[in-house]
Amino acid sequence: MSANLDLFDSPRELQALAVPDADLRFAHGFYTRDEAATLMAALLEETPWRQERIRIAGEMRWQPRLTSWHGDLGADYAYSGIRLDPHPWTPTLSRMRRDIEAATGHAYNSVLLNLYRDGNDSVGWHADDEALLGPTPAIASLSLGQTRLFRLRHKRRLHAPVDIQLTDGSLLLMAGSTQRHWEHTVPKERGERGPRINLTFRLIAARP
Ligand SMILES: O=C(O)CCC(=O)C(=O)O
Ligand SMILES: [Fe+2]
Repeated sequence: MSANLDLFDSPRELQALAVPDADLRFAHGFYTRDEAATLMAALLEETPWRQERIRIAGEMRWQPRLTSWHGDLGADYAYSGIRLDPHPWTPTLSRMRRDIEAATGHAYNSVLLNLYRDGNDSVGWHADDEALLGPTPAIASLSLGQTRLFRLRHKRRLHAPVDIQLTDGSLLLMAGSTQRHWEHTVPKERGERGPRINLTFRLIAARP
């Protein structure tokens, strides 16, 4: 899907992807290679990475990636049966939030970091459709390091899967009804794969 997009004139600009029942925008070079390398090194070093145990189909398993949850106080979040209390914003994460809020026109009060150590790390099929995100959440997904495949599939309609290569420094905005109609995954990949960090910036509603 993304392979032949002719975006190379304005790598920082978000460009709409023509996918039905979704609002997807992609900038393949939101950060330059140098900026991305600096951010990746800082995040690898500064983040309190953890491997969580989650319940999948009734069984407790180790998540196949490392995570860290950061956010404003009060932005607490439950995810696949894990309750996550957010760590505070670091200067690195605050700077990224500012950049991404300015580019996307949405506000975020939390960010989930995922570290895919190699091709064996992955995230299974899901939609980010928790009630606390509201019916039409804007989720901004920033990728650093190893390019990995991000695959979307429609929940109901017969539609070919949509594949996007999430390159180093790229930004994918998922908004509108995307989470209502589509699921996504980052599958395991064979062969030599280096580390990748993905950050999804989200706006969590206050608990009533
Ligand atoms: O790593 C990615 O690109 C996606 C991560 C994801 O879907 C999530 O954290 O909800
Ligand atoms: Fe997700």
